[in-house]
Amino acid sequence: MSIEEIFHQYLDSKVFRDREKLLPDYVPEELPHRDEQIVTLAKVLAPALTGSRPSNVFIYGLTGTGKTAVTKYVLRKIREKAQHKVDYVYINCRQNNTSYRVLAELAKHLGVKVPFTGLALGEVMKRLVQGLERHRGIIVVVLDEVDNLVKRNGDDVLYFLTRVNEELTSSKVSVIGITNDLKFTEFLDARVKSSLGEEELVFPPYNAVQLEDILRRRAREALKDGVVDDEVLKKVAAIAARQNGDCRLALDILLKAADIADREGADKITQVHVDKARNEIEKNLAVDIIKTMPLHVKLVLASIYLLSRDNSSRMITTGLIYDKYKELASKLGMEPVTSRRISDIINELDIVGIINARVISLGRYGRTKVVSIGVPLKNVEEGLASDSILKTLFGIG
Ligand SMILES: Nc1ncnc2c1ncn2[C@@H]1O[C@H](COP(=O)(O)OP(=O)(O)OP(=O)(O)O)[C@@H](O)[C@H]1O
Repeated sequence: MSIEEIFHQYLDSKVFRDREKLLPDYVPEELPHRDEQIVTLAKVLAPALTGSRPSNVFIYGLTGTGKTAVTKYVLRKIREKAQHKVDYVYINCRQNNTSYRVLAELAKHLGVKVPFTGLALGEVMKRLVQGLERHRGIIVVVLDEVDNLVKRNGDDVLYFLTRVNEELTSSKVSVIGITNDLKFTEFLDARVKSSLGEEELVFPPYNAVQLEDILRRRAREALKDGVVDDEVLKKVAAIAARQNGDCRLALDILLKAADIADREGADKITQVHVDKARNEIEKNLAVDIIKTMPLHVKLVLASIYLLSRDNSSRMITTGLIYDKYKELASKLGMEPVTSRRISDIINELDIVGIINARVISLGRYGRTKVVSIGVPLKNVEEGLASDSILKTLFGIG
């Protein structure tokens, strides 16, 4: 296909009306099945309309439950309606995962000059206090995926932001912390924890019927009429409902299926397109999970991988895995972890679906766990091969 033909096909899409509307960052004009959360958050933030400081809010919910979308939606509405100066800053703490970077983002928003790196945190905070004071209004700081920041850098930023009002006279700061991992609150100072949690909001997962409804509305905006049938939407919704009711995943699959259909020049998205999209996403997911595993977990997985690859007929027992793991660890000159830890790692790998483990009885020899790889071997290979140590040592990839 020539480049002209590719562009022509894209411009002449039979599938898309407005592809943007399926992208994860787009916040639609309506967010069905989140009325309760929208109303609660609106009530908490409403004091901002008349210039009072709203309570800080802590928002928790699994991934893809609409936390970010609802927060941005309500804040936009408040900003439109407010008689006083109300502003908000959205900072994603996965992308900005150090205290310095989070504060520098806030500084940028306030027009405060802070170099990209190099100042002491205390100095950045001092400049921020001046910037906030000049702002003369209410400013809501949204820290999305805040667990990433706290786990790496502690709670300095949260401490600063929840205390800074004591130093301000003409501005007020509120914080909204969003997370899908409640465990991080263990890392918080008790005072920070209680001020961040002045109000708490929980976002439950969507069910299949709700997801189908959301998909239908997003599809109406993004796709041409008649391109996607109800059965197809039902299928996508059912897949995402099984994965903790994750709306992000539902939209991801629909977008990918639409892209595949579009590239094929089809005028309808079929179940086959959905299957292809799902395979592609699952493959990426497995590879990503493996890439970010700690080294010893990768080594255990590499042991299972090598045992499956080289000895496909043999049952892979915990004992065999431990022997193989010790062999690999010694080649690397590393101290092996205990067999008990290996058992835990095997359970962890089982839970995320990278391997399947089941216990079998060996009659009078007792019981053992038998393991098999739960995703295509080539995905495991790709994930492990991205680790330079594993790649060179074992010739994987
Ligand atoms: N009720 C809804 N109606 C329409 N789209 C929605 C709804 N809820 C979520 N979405 C969409 O689903 C995607 C994921 O939502 P969002 O980013 O708000 O989830 P989240 O809970 O913040 O997840 P994460 O923890 O992964 O950031 C976004 O594209 C968002 O627009």
